[in-house]
Amino acid sequence: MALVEVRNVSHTFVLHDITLALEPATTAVLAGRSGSGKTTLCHLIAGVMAPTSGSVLVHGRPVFPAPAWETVSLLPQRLALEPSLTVTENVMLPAALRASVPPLSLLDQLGLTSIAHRPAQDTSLGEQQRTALARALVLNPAVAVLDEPTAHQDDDHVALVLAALRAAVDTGTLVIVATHDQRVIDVADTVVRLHSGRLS
Ligand SMILES: Nc1ncnc2c1ncn2[C@@H]1O[C@H](COP(=O)(O)OP(=O)(O)OP(=O)(O)O)[C@@H](O)[C@H]1O
Repeated sequence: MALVEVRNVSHTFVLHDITLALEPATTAVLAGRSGSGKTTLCHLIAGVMAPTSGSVLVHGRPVFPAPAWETVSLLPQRLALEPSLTVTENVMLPAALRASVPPLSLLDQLGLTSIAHRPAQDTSLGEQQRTALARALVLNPAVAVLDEPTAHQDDDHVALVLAALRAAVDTGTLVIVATHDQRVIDVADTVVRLHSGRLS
């Protein structure tokens, strides 16, 4: 049984009869032009929405409503950070352990160490995106669903993001990335192409 199974999924007028099976410890890219349905598919795989028809299973069980962060985490396109909390506190929100600290290696890996104690609202958009990525990876989830994780990064920081994704895959995480960034597509194990809400 695959870790993530998308079976004959359709959603409103956006997605049409999508079927996929994705394995642990791999990187899968959802590629496609703007408006092709990548974000919608991310939300269905993360279990924050239910499909209109068909099913999305993780570990063989329906993923909606969203399971624990250790099972499926999400980096949403709009980040959804808590602006007044520090970078560290945002990263630790899934663990509800604000007094604790995230693994230094994760902050270091994503170039966040020097701003760890600054409120997220006083950091750059690229830094906020890497904070939201660290939050998605902090509990070492079975599945991490990442919507455009390199959208606000320069080349050097894309390299940091890709290294963090590789490290997560090495620990067994299935990393699912919605992107049209060729630098991410080039390192994927699986590339799923969407065109007008259909697999192409
Ligand atoms: N709530 C909604 N109601 C109706 N249509 C929607 C809704 N949300 C998204 N859409 C439409 O569904 C299509 C797919 O949107 P989606 O955000 O999934 O695309 P995307 O591939 O992630 O695009 P982008 O790369 O620009 O983020 C678009 O045409 C969008 O306008």
